[in-house]
Parts: sequence; structure tokens; C-alpha cells
Amino acid sequence: MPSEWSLVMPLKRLSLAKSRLSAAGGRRPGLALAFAQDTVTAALASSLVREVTVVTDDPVAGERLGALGARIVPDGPRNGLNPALAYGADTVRARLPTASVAALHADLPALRPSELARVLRAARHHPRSFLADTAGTGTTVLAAGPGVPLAPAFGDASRERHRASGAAELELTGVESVRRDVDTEDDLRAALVLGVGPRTAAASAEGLRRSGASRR
Ligand SMILES: Nc1nc2c(ncn2[C@@H]2O[C@H](COP(=O)(O)OP(=O)(O)OP(=O)(O)O)[C@@H](O)[C@H]2O)c(=O)[nH]1
Ligand SMILES: C=C(OP(=O)(O)O)C(=O)O
Repeated sequence: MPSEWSLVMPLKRLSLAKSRLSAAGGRRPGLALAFAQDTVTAALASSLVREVTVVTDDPVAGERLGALGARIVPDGPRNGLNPALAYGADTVRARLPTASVAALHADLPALRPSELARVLRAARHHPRSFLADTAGTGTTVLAAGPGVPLAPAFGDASRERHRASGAAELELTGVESVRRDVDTEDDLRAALVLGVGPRTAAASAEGLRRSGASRR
């Protein structure tokens, strides 16, 4: 089966990322990096993924994710998530004009390659489509076929906004790892139950060890 999708993954500077994981304190940048590393690794292992472009201005994340095989581009517009995604998609299509492009969040540490392949296979049947997050209000994947503008509308209530923009909702079961984005401590606990990648597992275990030590 051809590896036809070019993914675009936005990533904030690590010092600013995942602010809702406030209980993690100083571990927050390390966790945000671990989520992104596990997400990139799983995405690149997915059978329908040709390449992953990470849009980030973070030098450490750029180096680490580049070492995993991601293509790194700076956040040219520096104007928030949607301009970063549109810019990343433009850089893909400047090289590969007929590419199918999908935006994927960098905070999916439980991502399974086979589940992502199912989502991308379903997305083939629509010019533009999306997958809702576990919470049911957001979006974790927005996909656009050849020649179709990505037109990202992530942010508050993005499920509804992507639907209103004419994108088809992918109503799949059994793709929980692709829906499970991690914003809060509760989200992280739920991702750990699903099973996270090795870097998130290590970063989370280190946090538990430290908080156990501080309770003694
Ligand atoms: N390049 C880039 N990526 C962004 C920007 N804003 C958000 N992202 C990324 O977009 C994805 C979804 O964003 P959020 O889930 O809101 O993540 P976040 O902004 O780190 O989390 P909070 O601080 O809790 O809002 C994550 O992978 C973020 O790192 C931005 O301005 N530029
Ligand atoms: C930006 C979004 O996600 P989050 O819930 O991670 O902020 C979104 O779902 O559009």
C-alpha cells in the first residue's frame, strides 16, 4: 500500500507547551517533548505516512524530532496554531504539489500506527475530513486530499467548526489512540491506561518517582 500522506505536526516552544499540565511543574517541557517524540515515532511507523513535517521554533524539539526522521520547519507566521499548520502544509505542497496532507497534533503519546492508518485510509474517501478528539469537542486529525486546501480551524470547539466548514467527520470506532490528546493530568492518566510510547512512559515514571519521594 503506498505511503501517501504527508503529515503536518505543530509544536509550540517546549517552555510554553502544555500549560494545562500545571501539576507537572518543571517536568512540563520534558513531557511535552516526550509526547511529541512518541507521536512522531508512531506516525512515521504508520503504513500510509510518507513523511512528517514538524512546525516548531523550539531548537531542542527540532533537533530531537529531526533525529527521529521528521522534517523540521520553523513557525514562519508566528501567529498561533492555525497559521502554523497552513504554513506547514504550504511547505509540503511547494515540494509535492499533489500531496495529501493531514494535520496531526503532537500530543498523542498513545498513538498506534495501525489506528492512524485506519483513519488515513478512511480520509481517502473525502476531499477534506477530520477526526474528533476523545472529549468530543476538539479535533486531532484534519485531512485534505490532493489539491484541497487544509483550511485548519483548530482551537475551541474545533469539531463543530471543522464540520461547519464542510469537512466530513470520520465516524470510526477503535481508533481511540488517535483521539486521545493529552492536555491535563486526567488526560495523561487515560493515555497511560491506553498504553503510551517509551519516552512518555519514562518521563511519566520519573515524575511519579519524584512525587513519591516528595511525599516521604
Ligand atoms: N508551531 C506551533 N504549534 C502550536 C501553536 N499553538 C499550539 N501548537 C501546537 O498545537 C497542538 C495543539 O495545541 P494544544 O493542545 O492547545 O497544546 P498546547 O498549546 O501546548 O497546550 P495548552 O498550553 O494547554 O493550551 C500542540 O501540538 C501544540 O504544541 C503555535 O502557535 N505554533
Ligand atoms: C486545539 C485543539 O485541541 P486542544 O484540546 O488540545 O486544545 C483542538 O481540538 O482544536
